[in-house]
Amino acid sequence: MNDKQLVAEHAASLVEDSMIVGLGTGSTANYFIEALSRRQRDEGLRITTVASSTISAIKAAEHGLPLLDISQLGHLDLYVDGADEITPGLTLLKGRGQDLVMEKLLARAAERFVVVADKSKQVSRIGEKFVIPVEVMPAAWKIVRHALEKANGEAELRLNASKDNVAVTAHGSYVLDVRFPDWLDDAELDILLNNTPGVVEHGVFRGLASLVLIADQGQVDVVHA
Ligand SMILES: O=C[C@H](O)[C@H](O)[C@H](O)COP(=O)(O)O
Repeated sequence: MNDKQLVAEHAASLVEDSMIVGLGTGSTANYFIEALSRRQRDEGLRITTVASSTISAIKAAEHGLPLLDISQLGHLDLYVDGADEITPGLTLLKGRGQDLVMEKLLARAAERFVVVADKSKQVSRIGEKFVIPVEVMPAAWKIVRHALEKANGEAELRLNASKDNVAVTAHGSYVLDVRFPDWLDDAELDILLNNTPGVVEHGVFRGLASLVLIADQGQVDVVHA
């Protein structure tokens, strides 16, 4: 069992009968879907799930998990997802996979948000390893870029995989990949991005994680917020 599988198994063990469980997106979240499905099959665990992306919904359906559409839900008991970066204060960077609108909605709506990751995701500050994805209204992308540049950001419009068109997210947004100077901390970045008109959502997840499970060489470190 690799480290991502290990934290996914640990997260699946936190699920209780009758819970409404949010399914994240990415390789670690995929292991969680598999682990949850095994518990459903082997222990008769009764759960309802909601997916953060089309790809997670497909995976959940393939594994026989009962799925609801987000529009049918007012709250979740538990949301489990991976992250691209995790700071010592448990702020996360997410959204590499262009589903961050739904990911943040589910993380916010859940009673508990459990983050599953291996040690490679630990950083000292947000933006250390990755650019910060900022979903923007298509018509506003230049206005948002200008606003972020005035705040010392360097923003680049994301292109699709074949680089022949603009990348469009699941919610019809464009994405600006933004680098900020390292003296801007995650609280300042969160406030800036929350308060820039034209920004639909961004990849800084601050104050949302309840529990972070970090695996390192077969051991799981449990960090409470
Ligand atoms: O949009 C992508 C999500 O934020 C993922 O949770 C994140 O990229 C981590 O992915 P993985 O579990 O594959 O490392």
